[in-house]
Amino acid sequence: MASIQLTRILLSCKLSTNIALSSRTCCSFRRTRQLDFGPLLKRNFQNRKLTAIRSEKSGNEGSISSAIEGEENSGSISSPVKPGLMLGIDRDDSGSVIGLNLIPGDNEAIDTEVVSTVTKVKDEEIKKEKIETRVTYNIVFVTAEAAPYSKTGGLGDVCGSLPIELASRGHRVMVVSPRYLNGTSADENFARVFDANRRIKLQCFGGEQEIAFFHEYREGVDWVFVDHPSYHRPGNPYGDSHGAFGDNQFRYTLLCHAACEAPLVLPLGGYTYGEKCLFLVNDWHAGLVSVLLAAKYRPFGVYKDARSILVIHNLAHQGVEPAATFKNLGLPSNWYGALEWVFPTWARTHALDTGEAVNILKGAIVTSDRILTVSKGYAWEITTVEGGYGLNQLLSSRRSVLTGITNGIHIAEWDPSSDEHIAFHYSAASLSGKVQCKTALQQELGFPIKPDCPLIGFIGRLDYQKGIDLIHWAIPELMEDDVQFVMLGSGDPLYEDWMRSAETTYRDKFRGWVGFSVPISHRITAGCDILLMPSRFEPCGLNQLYAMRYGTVPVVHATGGLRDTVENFNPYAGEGRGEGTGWAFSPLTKDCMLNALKTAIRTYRDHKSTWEGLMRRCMQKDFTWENAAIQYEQVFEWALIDPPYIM
Ligand SMILES: Nc1ncnc2c1ncn2[C@@H]1O[C@H](COP(=O)(O)OP(=O)(O)O[C@H]2O[C@H](CO)[C@@H](O)[C@H](O)[C@H]2O)[C@@H](O)[C@H]1O
Repeated sequence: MASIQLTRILLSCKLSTNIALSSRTCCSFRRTRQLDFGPLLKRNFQNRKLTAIRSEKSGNEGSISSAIEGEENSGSISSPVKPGLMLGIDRDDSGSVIGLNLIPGDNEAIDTEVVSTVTKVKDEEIKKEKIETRVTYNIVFVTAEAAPYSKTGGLGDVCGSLPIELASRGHRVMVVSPRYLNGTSADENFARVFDANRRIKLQCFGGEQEIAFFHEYREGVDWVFVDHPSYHRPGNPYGDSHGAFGDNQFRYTLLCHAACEAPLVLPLGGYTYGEKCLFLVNDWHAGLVSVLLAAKYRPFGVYKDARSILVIHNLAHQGVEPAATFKNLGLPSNWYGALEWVFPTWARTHALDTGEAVNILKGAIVTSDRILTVSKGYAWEITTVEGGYGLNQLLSSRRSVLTGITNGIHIAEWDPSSDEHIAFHYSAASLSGKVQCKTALQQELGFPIKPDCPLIGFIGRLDYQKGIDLIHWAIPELMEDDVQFVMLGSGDPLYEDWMRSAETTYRDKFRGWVGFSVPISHRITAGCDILLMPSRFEPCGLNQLYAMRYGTVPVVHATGGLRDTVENFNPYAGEGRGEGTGWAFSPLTKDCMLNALKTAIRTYRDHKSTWEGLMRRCMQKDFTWENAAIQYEQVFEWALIDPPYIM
């Protein structure tokens, strides 16, 4: 509790510090990095903060914000304040003060509710200020997938919804992605996308490659699709039942070259985006964009005002191919070093293997102007040996431009009170529809209809990352209990087969839905009581955010974005009302996961009102994109303050 209070105080101090300064110096909130906090520190800021909170508690008429902001006002508060303790000062990379680490002098005076009220007031002021002072940009997302056109996982979700949020905030936003056609009903997703009548020739892979642009303007965003025969084939964007496509380097090299040309050649809505763009380069598939800007365009005076921001959704995939393929990428030969990658001796396949390769993600890390990843926790993890996948030293060397921003969710698409995929609707105020969703799901899955039986779900790619092996090993023990378990996923054929066979073994208790289905994923999210995510690593994770919005309590491995977003349940906090939104277990072992699951199950069974508290707290969490978009805008501003990358 004490640490929670401390954090909140720190947060609200940061906010109020920013406000106080911006109102005096006319600097915007998003420029805190450049502000000089020295004079502020000389004043007894801490005392003013505590005084403000106390004045609110004691029913003082003066407004909280004015008491904090105006030094003069602090004198008007009569109640004596026992001074607290300043433990330290938070500084950013440039040495500027960004927060004060305070311990309140009088615990009673620091009521969390009051503190959060103060924070809320400050938040609203920031929002107002943001609207007044906002700078808008031309933003170009480059991505291998964007929902609803294409989606295999979280990348599609993010690139399908963050652009819309940024557009709604006044930015001009284009998303460039391939026009995949696989001969199934999924092709319908492109039904409203039309030929933009612009064909261009790209220089790569030993010749000229002709591509066409397709376009749809929807929800304020220019959705631009690169068309080429290599994007038309059965399977998902990256592969089929035989594995990953062998020509993915070619397919995503085309995407990157085309994305660099799109702002220059496409007169969308009558005029082009032009050279002053911010490229959001998502994962390795788009990584070549940063390298092309630095190597192919800037040396010739093009895109000098543009910046590229690499967004890492998953460091495990880096786009590594043999060194000999470098010549195919359409880069000047003296840029080999930017992509050069040498495997350690132990990873080489034979005595003559020199381990030389090109690594596109590495090239993007070297040449991008800033680097973002999708949670603060993961931003740190990728700079460690354990989480850096060989790129930790390089990422550490770029720590000053590395930021973690937790993903948001598409709250209209994932809304239990209006979700088109679920049969019954509900909200935090009226939960009765949830149990109806549960029994509907039990019926759909062919389970015995038991409203009180804990129903546990898993949704995700069947991949090493997601910790499926742990579930596999834990299922026999878990199935001894009176529970039901449903898994939805596709990927590793080994686990697909196991899911099918487990269905036969545990006929009334286990369902393994092999495949990819958005409607089913919504119904599982709504119908389950518990969502399990034992991910080995998780840059952010979206399913736990969706689950919380649907009152489905997450049990997760405490890693990356899961640790950042799931607050461990503490039944004793809040005078017995409890605190937290789920269970975050560690270390990642079968027993530890089972313990957390069993505690969750016991709580569900034996402490109904506690469980309801958990559900409501989950549902009240704010994971809107707006929060994230404000932080993205801060990074955009930083990116444009610094000069672009030049070799
Ligand atoms: N079989 C299936 N049927 C239907 N829907 C399915 C499905 N399998 C997965 N999904 C959906 O795909 C999305 C998966 O998102 P995640 O963020 O959990 O994982 P992913 O690892 O793909 O994303 C990576 O990028 C995202 C975005 O930044 C990060 O959150 C994450 O940590 C990182 O690994 C969810 O919307 C989920 O419902």
